[in-house]
Amino acid sequence: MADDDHSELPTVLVLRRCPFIALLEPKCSQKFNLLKAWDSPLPQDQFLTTHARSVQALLSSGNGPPITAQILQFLPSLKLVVTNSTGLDHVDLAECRRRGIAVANAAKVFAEDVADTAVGLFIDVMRKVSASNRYVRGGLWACRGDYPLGSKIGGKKVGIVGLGSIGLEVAMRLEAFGCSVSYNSRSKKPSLSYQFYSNVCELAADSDALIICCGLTEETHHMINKEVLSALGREGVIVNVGRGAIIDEKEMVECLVGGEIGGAGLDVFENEPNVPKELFSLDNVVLSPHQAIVTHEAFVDLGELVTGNLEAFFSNKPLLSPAVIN
Ligand SMILES: O=CC(=O)O
Repeated sequence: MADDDHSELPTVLVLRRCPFIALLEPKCSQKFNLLKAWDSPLPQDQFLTTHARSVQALLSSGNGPPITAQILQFLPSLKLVVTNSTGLDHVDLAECRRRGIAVANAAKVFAEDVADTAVGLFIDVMRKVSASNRYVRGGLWACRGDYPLGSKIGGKKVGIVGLGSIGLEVAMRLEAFGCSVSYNSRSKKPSLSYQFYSNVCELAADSDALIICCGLTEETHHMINKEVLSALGREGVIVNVGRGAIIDEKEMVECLVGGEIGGAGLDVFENEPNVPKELFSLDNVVLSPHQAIVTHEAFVDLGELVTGNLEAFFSNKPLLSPAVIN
């Protein structure tokens, strides 16, 4: 077989080239024949009808096109969706279950890096790191010298929303900074000593900061609403490394502009890559382009996990990181 002839390799469909897929491509294309929808001049529906009817495995991306029931309809032979994200909100899981399509995700590969970013955003907002950077670069130090006070990290009460693998890593880091940690999640974790709040509004009322680490589901969509933001209060800081739509973004922007909450560190947004323009001029807001997962090391591990899942599937072995089992 010639070096570039991949026709003997198992076929894996990829719908759109996006930066995260591009990072995985060199590793995956050594082992699989990647059927790239973007390489075809045909519109996607026609491409799927023409080329993808026999496809059994699909590689999807958290920031790529959603895997809807409509897309799945074009893929009658599909048996596996592997996504390069931990979040699964872009995959119609109910339809996958109905069709007996297994789903594998990035599991814990990004947990430490996302937690680092969450704590970094929290410290940045509290200690005004990005704002200081702008202040110095803007020449204001020499001409004004009136830099405002920041807030101490140690001793702060931090509420973590979603104590899964990311939330736990955040909690461990914050403990080392001397913060007191509480949490809200679907259920109390009896093995942990952090205080549990079944009501996210009560958690917000009793916290100096909320760090959102949960996944986006029907239950968590706009869970952080006006009531929760008001409970967090004028000094309260919100950090989001989960998904944008967990917070009612319009309400959050109004609260930030109106000084009803103290600040925000945001890696995710409701309508990425669009970020509400009102946030650009606020020094108490730190913005990040959904990059919490993007480290060289995590993508090396992700490459292993994605190819491992696909290899397991094609050799009838158990998936390495099943999120839905068929
Ligand atoms: O946002 C990134 C992920 O879900 O892994």
